[in-house]
Amino acid sequence: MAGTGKTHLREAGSTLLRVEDLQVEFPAKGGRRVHAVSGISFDVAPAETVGFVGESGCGKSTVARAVMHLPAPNSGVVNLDDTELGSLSAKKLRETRVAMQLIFQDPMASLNPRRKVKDLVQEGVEIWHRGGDRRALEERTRELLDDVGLDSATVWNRYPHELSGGQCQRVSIARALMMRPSLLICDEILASLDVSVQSQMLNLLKRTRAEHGLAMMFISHDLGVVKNISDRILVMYLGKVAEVLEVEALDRETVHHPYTQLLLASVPRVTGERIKPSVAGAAQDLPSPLNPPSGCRFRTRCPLATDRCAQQEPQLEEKRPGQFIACHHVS
Ligand SMILES: Nc1ncnc2c1ncn2[C@@H]1O[C@H](COP(=O)(O)OP(=O)(O)OP(=O)(O)O)[C@@H](O)[C@H]1O
Repeated sequence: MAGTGKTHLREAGSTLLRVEDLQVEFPAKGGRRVHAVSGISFDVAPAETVGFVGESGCGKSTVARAVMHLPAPNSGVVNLDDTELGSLSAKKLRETRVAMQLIFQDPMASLNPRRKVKDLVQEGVEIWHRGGDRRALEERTRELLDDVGLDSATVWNRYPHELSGGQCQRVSIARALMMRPSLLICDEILASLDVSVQSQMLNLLKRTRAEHGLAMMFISHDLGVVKNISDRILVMYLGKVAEVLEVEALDRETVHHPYTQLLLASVPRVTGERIKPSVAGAAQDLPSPLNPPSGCRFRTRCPLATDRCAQQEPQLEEKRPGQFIACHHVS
């Protein structure tokens, strides 16, 4: 099936977050530029979870930070709930950003080691809503700690170093929920946890998003994990989107982008391990984002690559309903 001419972006009014043509570059030695994110567009509907998957260095965390304007992208539009972040004053941006809460991979590093759990969970609210009702704040803190599976009475006065990695990650989630966000951005938040704790956290996230009506961007290098929690998935390769698909498409006998095939072939595997090159010709490392390949960025590792792939960049086209693939060779 040739492209239908439809894009993978949905109608503007139906989405919570709409990101268009996001570009992020970093300065590098000798006046060169790292092309970390090169023209990525996507949207997230209210209460939808969109997974972002791709190997280390493909730009997932950069997308997360650019969405939050931490810092602002080099170019592109980030529109949250009909507000374009790029048009806001610094003060208004800080206020608007509260609706998006970002949770990082390393919970120990992202929690202030000198603050007790109760203070860590409350501090965001204290900054934004000074002079609020102290008792109500404490009650909500206890409620959220219990909600994320911690015994609030036990952890109340503990410091991060007195908790396990999984418990710290639960504190990070409670802390984010305290701000009543509409979008939770989870950046590799399971990567440092044991496999058994990972599955508890996935269940917690699913329950939490249902109870709080949250939309989520869920970022991971592990397609198995992303598949478990997402409604739709963006497969990223070297700063670009290779494929967008509804999660059910992963269980159908269907053709994917060759890079998605590579990811599928490497599931399941030990978390944190580098992707095993299971597609012929894919055994090389990710090319440098300082000097990405011309045309299709995946061509240097792709078993299907031809001259056309070097000359012409493939665009995301709807190959099957709800499945958009950027590849000259997938029909
Ligand atoms: N502040 C920075 N300065 C220079 N280069 C950067 C910076 N941040 C990220 N990069 C580069 O941008 C590219 C994308 O990095 P990013 O961290 O977004 O990838 P990722 O997919 O999230 O990988 P990981 O899972 O390892 O974090 C990488 O080549 C990285 O080295």
